[in-house]
Amino acid sequence: MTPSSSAEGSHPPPPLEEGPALTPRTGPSAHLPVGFRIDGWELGAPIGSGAWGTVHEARSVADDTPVAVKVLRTDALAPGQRAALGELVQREVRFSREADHPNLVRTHAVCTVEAPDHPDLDGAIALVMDRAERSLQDVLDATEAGRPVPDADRVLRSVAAGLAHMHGAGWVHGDLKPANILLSADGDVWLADFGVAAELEGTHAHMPPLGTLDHLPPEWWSQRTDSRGTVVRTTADIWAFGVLAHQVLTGGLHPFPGATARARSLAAQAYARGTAPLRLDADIEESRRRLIADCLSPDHATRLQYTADVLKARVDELSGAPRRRRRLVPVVAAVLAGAAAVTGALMLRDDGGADDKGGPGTSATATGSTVAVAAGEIPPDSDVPKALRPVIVKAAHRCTDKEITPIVLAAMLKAESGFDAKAARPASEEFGIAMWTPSVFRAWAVDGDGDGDKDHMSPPDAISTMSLYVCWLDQRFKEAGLPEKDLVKLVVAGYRTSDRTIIEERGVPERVRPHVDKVMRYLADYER
Ligand SMILES: Nc1ncnc2c1ncn2[C@@H]1O[C@H](COP(=O)(O)OP(=O)(O)OP(=O)(O)O)[C@@H](O)[C@H]1O
Repeated sequence: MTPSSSAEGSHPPPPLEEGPALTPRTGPSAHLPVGFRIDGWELGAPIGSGAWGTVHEARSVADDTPVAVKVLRTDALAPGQRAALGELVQREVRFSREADHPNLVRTHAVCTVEAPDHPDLDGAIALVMDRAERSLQDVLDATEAGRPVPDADRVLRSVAAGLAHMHGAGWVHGDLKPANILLSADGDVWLADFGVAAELEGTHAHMPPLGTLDHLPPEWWSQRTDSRGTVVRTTADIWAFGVLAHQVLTGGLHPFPGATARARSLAAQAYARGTAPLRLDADIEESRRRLIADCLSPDHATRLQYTADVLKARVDELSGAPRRRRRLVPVVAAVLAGAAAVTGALMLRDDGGADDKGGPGTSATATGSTVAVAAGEIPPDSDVPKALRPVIVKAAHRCTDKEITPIVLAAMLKAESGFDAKAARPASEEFGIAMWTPSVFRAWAVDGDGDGDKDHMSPPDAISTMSLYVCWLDQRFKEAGLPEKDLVKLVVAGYRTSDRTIIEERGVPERVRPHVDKVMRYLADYER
């Protein structure tokens, strides 16, 4: 195949440290004394300190309402940092005014501290907020590793609801993580820390290059950074939600391996490039694992379909609503006794309503005299060589777009090379099982067999690369608004031509129609 690919140039943003990149040069945190008054609020004991200041317990002098007051020091800041802090506070205040939701912490007032006896804190900014009892990070710290936090589904539902409200109101949170989820004494769950939150301008927003490595999406590293900050989209929050959901369901375990945040971030980037698999904790129940895997779709375009509203509905369904039963395509195994009696019967699998794509290990279910194969999986009696099946299945499952299934890849490979690893068409420079043109292969290459080499003649490398490429084509065509019902045909045609050709022609070009028809016939055979 000889597609032309378009690669956008980009400037990677500056590297982040393990914590926030823009860290003020404050000295040891100085506290205002218990009983100190800031406008109508009286401070109690400090609760804790973050990079920007200290949070105190406090109450309203007028009616004793408990609140928390975050005192942000400005004295030790360099001028640039002072401006950045001012911007963070303004964002926080603007956001609090515009968004009001039971799952977002409220900021009641912003005051300036007047404390001539405490020069360190004189002129500091004080944010008066609803008071929480602890953060989700505190809960995770107290939970045994591997176990879900108490009331995990409700916590996730609340976070998704708060996020859906933010996104609906046109804001991106930008720093979603357990330390920024607060739990009140009454069991309320609030998203907090809107200092980084940014207002959307169309599909994306600009925000300072803050954020925490453990929850940043892989595309963050290739986003442009300019004077307005780094581009972020709502899909960055969806990625962070995926990481957070994994942590909530496993007592804090991160979905990517590594002893440090930087190592975990590199592992996430390797996964996004297609060079490492996504390995979620095996103890997480299947439908929740799928939810997390969807949030952790490797790129922003794929993640777009999983809006916070969709996530909230899915968590609702997982935790409360009766579980839907879903139909599977039946394959009647002729070798099994009584096959004729069950021909045409539908097998049902209860999968909690997740999408149609089975994860690894869900490809076939055998009960009694019927073997059921999930839609899109390779039927056991097909002509797909047995040795290739796990390779094809693994490659297809790396793409979270539902059009790219094992049988689509199998039908394409059959039409390209008849599953012949040594196939060659030297005249058009196409070689191997997936008929890659070596120069094109190099631009997309995946090391499918993990031998450290990316070789278009190696079936695992060629097939994994094919899956990555057709997944990208599928996303390109969705973005271009091509008809959903034609996506498989368009992807097959795109593999023989290029993304640009298909988008310009908005359909299958005549010259590749016979090839596309052939693939669709093979596909129909596998679907039968
Ligand atoms: N509204 C609140 N009610 C009760 N505790 C709070 C509230 N806001 C923050 N805290 C707690 O105060 C401590 C400091 O919070 P802060 O937001 O300053 O820093 P952080 O989130 O820990 O770190 P950073 O913002 O630097 O990333 C944390 O333990 C946090 O859970």
